[in-house]
Amino acid sequence: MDPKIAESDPPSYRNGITKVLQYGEFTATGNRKVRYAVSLTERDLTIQKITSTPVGRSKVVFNLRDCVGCRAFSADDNADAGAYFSVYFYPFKRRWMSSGVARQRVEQCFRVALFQDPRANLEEAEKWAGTIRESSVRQQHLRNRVLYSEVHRPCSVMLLVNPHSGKGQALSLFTGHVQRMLNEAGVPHTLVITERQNHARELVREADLSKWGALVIMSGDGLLFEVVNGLMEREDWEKAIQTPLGILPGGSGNALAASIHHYSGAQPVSSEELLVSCGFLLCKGLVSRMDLASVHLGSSPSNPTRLFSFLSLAWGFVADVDVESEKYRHVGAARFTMGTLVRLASLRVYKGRLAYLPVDEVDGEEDGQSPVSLEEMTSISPQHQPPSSAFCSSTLLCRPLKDSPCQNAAHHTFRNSNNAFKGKKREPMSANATLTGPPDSLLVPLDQPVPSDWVVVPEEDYVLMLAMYQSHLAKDLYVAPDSTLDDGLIHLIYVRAGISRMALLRLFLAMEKGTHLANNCPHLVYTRVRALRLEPYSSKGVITVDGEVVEYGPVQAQVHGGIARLITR
Ligand SMILES: Nc1ncnc2c1ncn2[C@@H]1O[C@H](COP(=O)(O)OP(=O)(O)OP(=O)(O)O)[C@@H](O)[C@H]1O
Repeated sequence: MDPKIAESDPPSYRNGITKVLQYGEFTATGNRKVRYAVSLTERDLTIQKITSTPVGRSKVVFNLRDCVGCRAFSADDNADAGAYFSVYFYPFKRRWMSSGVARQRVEQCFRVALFQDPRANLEEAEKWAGTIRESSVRQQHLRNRVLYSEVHRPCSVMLLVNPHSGKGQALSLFTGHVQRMLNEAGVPHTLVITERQNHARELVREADLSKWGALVIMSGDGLLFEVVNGLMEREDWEKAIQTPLGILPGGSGNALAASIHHYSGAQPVSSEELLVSCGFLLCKGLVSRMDLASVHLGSSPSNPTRLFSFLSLAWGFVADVDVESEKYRHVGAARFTMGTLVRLASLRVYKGRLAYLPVDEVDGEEDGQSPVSLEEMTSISPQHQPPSSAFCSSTLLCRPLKDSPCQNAAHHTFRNSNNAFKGKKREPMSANATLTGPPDSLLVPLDQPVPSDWVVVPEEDYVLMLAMYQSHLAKDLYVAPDSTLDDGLIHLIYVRAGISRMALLRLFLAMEKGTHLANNCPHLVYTRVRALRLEPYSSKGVITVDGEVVEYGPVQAQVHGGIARLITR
C-alpha cells in the first residue's frame, strides 16, 4: 500500500512541550509493505513502525544533534513515481561485545509516494530533507541556551592527507570512513595528497585562503604543525591563522584529535572510532579558539628561530621515546608503549636549567584573557552547503583564568630574584622584521637572564620535561587533564631525577586515565605557566615540538591564548 499523509492532523505538541514541525507516513525503501509514521520536532526525528497490533510498534527517536545531513533523490527506476529522502545520523551506540559507547553511522531512508506525479513526490521529499537539515543546524547552535550565529560564504575545504602517516593507511582511512561522511553532510572538499615533507607548509604559505573555508589535516600532528607554521610565516599571518583548521586522525599519536574528542565529552574510543568522532565534529563545523605557543630555539642566540606550536614541547624521556619509537611505526599507536618500555630499561638523567613564568604573575595583565563573553562570526560555510553540514561560528566564552594549586611546585622552586639568574626587568621581545607573528611580550632574548619575576627550578637533574597546551599527548596519554583548547596556559610537567623505573612506569600507566597527578609522586611536578625557558647542558639530545624534532639547544616559549581557530566541539 502506498504511503499517505495521515488523515487527521497530527497533534501539534507532543509530550506537552515539543512542537511537531512535520508529520508523514512513508514506506521503507526495501519493502513497500512496511510503513512508518515519521514525525519531526525541533529536537528529534521519531520513527514508528505502523502495524495493526501493538507488538512491533516500537518507536525510535533520533536526536537531531547527531544528524550530519539529509538528502532527497528520485528513484533510479523510471517506472517508480516515488521519491526518497535519506537522513544520516551518527549517534552514540553501545559497541559490539564491549562496554562503552562510540559514534556509529545510522542511515534512515524513506520512500515518498503521495502523488502520481514524480516531481510532486520529489518536492515533498526535498521539503522533508530541508526541514531536517535546518532543525539539525538549529540544534547544533542551541548550546547553553544561546543561539549560535551562522554566516555563509562561498568556500570549500582543503583536505591535506599525508599518505605515509601512521601505518601508511591515511588514504584508505579517508576513502573508507571520511569521504562518505563529508558527502552525506554536503561538505565540498578538495583532496591534496602531500608529496614530501614541508609540502603542506609551502602550500598554505602561498595559498589564496579566500578560496578555502577550512584547512583540514588527515595525518598525525606533524602535518598540522607544518600548516600552522606555514600560516604564521605569511605576511598576513594575523588573518591567515584565523582560517579554521580541522584534524582527522591518520597518524600514530593523534594527540590533537584525541584532545578534541575528549573536549567533546565523549568516552575514550578505538582508533577508527576516533576517526568517526572527529569526522562527525568536522561535518558539524563549529569553530573554537585554540592556543598557540611561540617557541624560540636558540642554538644561535643572535639569530633565533621561532616556531608556532599547538600541542607540546618535550625534552628528556618523552622526546626520546617519540623519536626512538619511529622504528616501531608499523604497530601504530602501540609504538609509544614499546618505546616507553625500551627507554625505561635504559633510564637516563637529563641535565639542564628550567625556569618559568607562573600564571599568577600575569593574571589580568593580558588583553583577551579576561572573563568576558565574545561574539565571533567566523564562518566557513560553503555556498551550496545544506544547512545541516553548515560550518559556522560559535559564541565563545573566555573562561576566567584561575590558578590551580601546583603539585609540589612550591617546595622545589624559588623566584629568580633570589638566585643566580637575577636579571633586569622584562623588556618585551617584539617580532622583528624577519619574524612574522605576534610579539612575545613575556620573553627576553635567550642570551639574557630570565626576568626577575620568573621562577627558576633549583634542581638540574631531570627525567623529563613536558609543556602541554592540550589534554592529550597521544590517544592513550591523557597528560594534562585540566587543559582546554583555549585556556591560555602552558601545563608544565617535569619529573626530577631519582625516580625509580617502577614509579615512572606507574606514572605512565596512570596517564592513560589522567590520574597521574593524583599519584602523589614526589618526583613529579605540575604547574601552570605562561612562559618557560629550558637550557639543556649537554651538547647533544632531543627536543620535540608537537612531536617533531627541532634544533637542540636552549629553548623558550610563550603561550598566545586563542589566536588560532579549530573545528571542534
Ligand atoms: N608525503 C610525505 N612524505 C614524507 N613526509 C611527509 C609527507 N607529508 C608530510 N610529511 C612529514 O611527515 C612527518 C610525519 O607526519 P605526521 O606527524 O603527520 O604523521 P605521523 O608521524 O605518522 O603521525 P604521528 O606523529 O601521530 O605518529 C611530518 O614531519 C610531515 O611534515
